[in-house]
Amino acid sequence: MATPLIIAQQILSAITNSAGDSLLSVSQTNATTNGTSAVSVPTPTAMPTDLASLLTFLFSFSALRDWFKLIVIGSVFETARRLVFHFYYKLINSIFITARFQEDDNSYSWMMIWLSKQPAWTEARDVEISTHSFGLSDYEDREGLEGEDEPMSLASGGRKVAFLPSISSTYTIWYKNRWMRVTRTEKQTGYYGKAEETLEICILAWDRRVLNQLLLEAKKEYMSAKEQSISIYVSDVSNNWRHVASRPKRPLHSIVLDPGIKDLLIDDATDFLQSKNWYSVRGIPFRRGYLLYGAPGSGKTSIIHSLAGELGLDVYVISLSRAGLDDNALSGLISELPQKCIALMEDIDAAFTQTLNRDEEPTPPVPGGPPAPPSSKISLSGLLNALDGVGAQEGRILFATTNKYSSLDPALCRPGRMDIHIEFKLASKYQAAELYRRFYMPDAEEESEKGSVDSGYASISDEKEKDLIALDDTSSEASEPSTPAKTSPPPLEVPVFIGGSHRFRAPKLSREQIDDFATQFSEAIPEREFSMASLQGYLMMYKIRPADAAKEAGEWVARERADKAAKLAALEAAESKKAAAKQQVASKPQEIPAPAEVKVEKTAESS
Ligand SMILES: Nc1ncnc2c1ncn2[C@@H]1O[C@H](COP(=O)(O)OP(=O)(O)OP(=O)(O)O)[C@@H](O)[C@H]1O
Repeated sequence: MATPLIIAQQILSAITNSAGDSLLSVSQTNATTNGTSAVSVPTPTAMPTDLASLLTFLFSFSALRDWFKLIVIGSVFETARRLVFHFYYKLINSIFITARFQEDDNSYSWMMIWLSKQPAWTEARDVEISTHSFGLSDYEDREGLEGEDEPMSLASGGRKVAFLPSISSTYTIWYKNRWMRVTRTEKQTGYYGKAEETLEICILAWDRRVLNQLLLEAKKEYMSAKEQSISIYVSDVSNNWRHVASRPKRPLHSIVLDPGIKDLLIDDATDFLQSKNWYSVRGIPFRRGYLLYGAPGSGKTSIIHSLAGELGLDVYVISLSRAGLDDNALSGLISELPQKCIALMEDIDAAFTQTLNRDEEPTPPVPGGPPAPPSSKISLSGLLNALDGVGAQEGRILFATTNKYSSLDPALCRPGRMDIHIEFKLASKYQAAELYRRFYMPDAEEESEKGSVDSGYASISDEKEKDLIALDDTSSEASEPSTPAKTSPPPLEVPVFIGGSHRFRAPKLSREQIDDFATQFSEAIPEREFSMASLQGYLMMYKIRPADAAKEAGEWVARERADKAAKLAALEAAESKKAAAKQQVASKPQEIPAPAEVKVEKTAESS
């Protein structure tokens, strides 16, 4: 700061002097011209007019000279520094390959899974211990992390832990005899204080194909692990898709529907996924919608998850009643869906608190009654636009489920939005028998190994098993209260778990026996009266007692009916009580409050 001031001062004084000298010179010239004697005066410094003399003029100031020297020296140093870095990075780039992976990208998960499997981490002294699944349900089964003396076996909740690179640490490992540096960093994004991670991998190699090989290897490993599961995504508060869980694939045969329904769904969806060209040639939007409606607990959600596994698609759950979701956010979310996926809208009717039918008037809240529930910010037109508006994603399969089919607006159900409507009814006798068969069917591999038939539960000691089989053979008559297998079911009103432990096996049954029991069971179950979920719940109570399950089904049906009738009667009584109270209020003459007596006091002024 001082240098420019000194320079300015010097220049100013030079200019002032030069101006004074010029004036003096002019007056002296005049004096000479007028005949007065000439006085010898020093030659005045004139202001430079060309560039060279200007520079010479400026360099005559010592501070400016120093300042200039400083600039030159600084520039030389800075240029040298930049050159060094430039060549350093050039050299590094030519011998190292650097790749960065952002946390919100799938490739980050591939690499983290790959890294967790590297033996180097088991020897590293500064590691992060993580139970993160990175979108894999069977991540727990990673190789190389087993062993009783390994800390991973201490993992809670059944999920094993992994060694991963710590944040802000740098590691060196070897990949295919090449030196590799791994750095994991975290950066605050400022969005709800969220930190985003970046993984940087630097490989010492000339050939870029090494990176491709590494990526392929990591992706293959990840995908092969993922084949066994489906990923579930939901939208977060900032309306971005977030991976929340991975579920093992549910085999299609485990879901028992009326004949033809499963085939229809799987054939149609498979055909759709293979028909992109067909759709584009005809100018038809490449989207397919399925509306599954009907009784609760009839398998709507289960079949969707099973189909996702069968088709190898991830499930994106759109929760229409989520707080903070409005029309814009919904259309943004739908347009962000990946090319091939299943978008799932469960209980589509519940998104609109009052009605989803445009012809129906919304019910006004009862005065004095409970306040109306907070309504969703999603409007019907917003939903319709999101489903097939300009921003709607191509290639997606939409599944919507509802228990109130009749309350849906026809515009929502029309082809193009919901192309196929399938009703899921309460269990038929056929479904009951099939459910029984599947329930007590042995695991395929166990059956082929042993040539025997059992329920497939994990084994217990042979002696215990023999006991149980012997007990079951004598059926339930000669019950021994000490063994779980012989405990007679307590009355259902008492919420007691009577299914027996998963450690116990069901008795070995031949196929014929299972078929006979299945027929007996289905005969006891009335047609279309109970949901598949409730039948499954019943069988769960008898999971090691197939014979009892078949035999006691009739009693269970009678109990359930009595229970339902009692509940219905209680409900009706409550309803009639409410109606009577309402009538009483309506018939009561409304008392109009008498106007308050107003006393007017005459004041002295008014009178
Ligand atoms: N058809 C079926 N075959 C086998 N299991 C079934 C079937 N239907 C229901 N279940 C069992 O019942 C439970 C509930 O089923 P699910 O959630 O699929 O029913 P849902 O129709 O979607 O019910 P809701 O309408 O209440 O959401 C699951 O554990 C499932 O295994």
